[in-house]
Amino acid sequence: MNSLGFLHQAPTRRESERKRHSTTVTVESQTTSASTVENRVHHKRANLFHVIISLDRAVAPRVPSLALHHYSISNSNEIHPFSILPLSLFFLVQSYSHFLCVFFFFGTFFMALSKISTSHTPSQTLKPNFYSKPCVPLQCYDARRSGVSFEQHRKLRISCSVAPNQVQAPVAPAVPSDTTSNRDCYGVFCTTYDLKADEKTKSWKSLIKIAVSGAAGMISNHLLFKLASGEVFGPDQPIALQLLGSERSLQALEGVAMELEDSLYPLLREVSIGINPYEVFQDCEWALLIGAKPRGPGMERAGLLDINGQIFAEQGKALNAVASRNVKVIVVGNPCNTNALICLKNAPNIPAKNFHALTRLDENRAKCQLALKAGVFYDKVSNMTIWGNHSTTQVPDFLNAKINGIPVKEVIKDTKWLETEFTERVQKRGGVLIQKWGRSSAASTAVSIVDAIRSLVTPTPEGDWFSTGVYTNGNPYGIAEDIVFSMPCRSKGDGDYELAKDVIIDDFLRERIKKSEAELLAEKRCVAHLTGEGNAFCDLPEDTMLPGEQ
Ligand SMILES: NC(=O)C1=CN([C@@H]2O[C@H](COP(=O)(O)OP(=O)(O)OC[C@H]3O[C@@H](n4cnc5c(N)ncnc54)[C@H](OP(=O)(O)O)[C@@H]3O)[C@@H](O)[C@H]2O)C=CC1
Ligand SMILES: O=C([O-])CC(=O)C(=O)O
Repeated sequence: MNSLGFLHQAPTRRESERKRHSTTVTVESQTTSASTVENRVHHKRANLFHVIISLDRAVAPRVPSLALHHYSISNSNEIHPFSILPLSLFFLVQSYSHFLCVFFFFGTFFMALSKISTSHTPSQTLKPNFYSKPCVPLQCYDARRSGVSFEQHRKLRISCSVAPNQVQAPVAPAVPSDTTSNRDCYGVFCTTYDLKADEKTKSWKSLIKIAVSGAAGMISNHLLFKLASGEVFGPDQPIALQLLGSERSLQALEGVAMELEDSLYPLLREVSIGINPYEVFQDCEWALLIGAKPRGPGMERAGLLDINGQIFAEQGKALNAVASRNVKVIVVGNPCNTNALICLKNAPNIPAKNFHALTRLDENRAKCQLALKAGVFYDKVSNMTIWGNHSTTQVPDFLNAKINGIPVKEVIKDTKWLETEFTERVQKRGGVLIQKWGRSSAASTAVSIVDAIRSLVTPTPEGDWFSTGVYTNGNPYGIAEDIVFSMPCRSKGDGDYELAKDVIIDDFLRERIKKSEAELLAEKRCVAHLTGEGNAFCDLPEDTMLPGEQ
């Protein structure tokens, strides 16, 4: 991701937005539903301005300077009415229409008086809340809907591909009665076609909302198209994609949304983009949290934990506030286990069991290595557990894994290979890939996210299980409580899971599991300030690394 590119484009974007705001500010003044006394005062004045602007539009062709005046009025909340008094005097002298100009003169005069009469109060300066900020109508609409603080909404930027000149000026954005409204949407998804009527003609399930963070990143670039195609949730499951980006990636996100549009997926019913998690996570039933800062050269792991932890603490709070009460959360952004822990701790109203850290990629890598060694196809490998952290301490479990239903150790007799080469290959696969490819695994990660979701929405085959990082409370394996640890799970296909039984743990496996557990407990101490457990204390093991770090 070339963040420099985004920075470079930012001023151009701001410039175009400034111009767009200047054309719509009259609409804002009219539609502002000010609740405070001072806002009401301002609101009245804004209406008077509107009358005057309408009047002087009528004569503007004859007085070119008026065009300038429109611009300054529309760009400021604080133009003093006296500033246009000379102009109205000018009309009084010049104009052919006495009625018009007398009206114009007195309108201006009374406005000036109203300004004086209120000038002693602080109400003259509108606080820079969301409503007073220049915004396109869609933004105003979105802020009203979710009922979160103005401060949060100042960051909001849901975009729509309707060009500014297509936005019909004074349209008061109505407060929707129905949250399935598709107005906060992108491109063709902004059209007003009757989605519900359309869906009645199809034997589809009801629409589900899927939020994806880091949506302009590499993993998402593969994942989103898989989600939209129906291969994840099924061919009868329409979906809405709610994509979270940042100031940095907003323009790229628009590009992603355009590509989704152009793909004409029938099951993709809505796409919305934004940079405010409180907006983007609204009512989502799945949250795929991919966006995270990569660990740069010289950055301590503790620093990475802190920076990314803050992202996941905020996103946990947002999920807690606005997501579906039974949202399933899959944390991909690294360090994913501890990020998932931070996220769930900040979302106390969502069951801790609903949070996952993605270790499915590690499971797939392990299956691949075992299949290659045994000379069988991948699908013959089952019961593959990854224990622990998504890091180089993870434990690919060859004790419980099976090939063609037979324990791996009976098929691959080379125990030394299993204990050393196999284990290390899986632990460090991400790093080797980065060395060759120059970037971290994106396509295979996207595939593994698909696998992880499908494992939760389809029943697990009899006798098999899958790996996912989940909350350890109540686990039967003796793993420390209150961390997110990868363990073997089974699902009935309802989105929920149970920990697998019939798992053997020998001394070798136990010792490895303990090492990964110790690492996660140290990570947890290091983010105590983000989980509400007091002061952080970082004593991370020296060799703690992500799979991609070497
Ligand atoms: N668990 C697993 O198995 C795997 C996990 N990963 C992890 O997934 C994550 C995403 O990988 P990938 O898509 O390849 O990465 P990219 O760099 O392509 O995209 C990641 C996104 O993260 C966001 N981001 C970057 N820096 C910051 C920051 N400082 N603050 C907030 N957000 C930021 C950016 O989105 P925006 O600007 O919109 O915020 C960016 O688009 C990484 O953390 C990676 O380590 C990768 C492979 C496997
Ligand atoms: O370290 C990274 O960013 C990549 C990663 O997690 C992996 O490949 O497993």
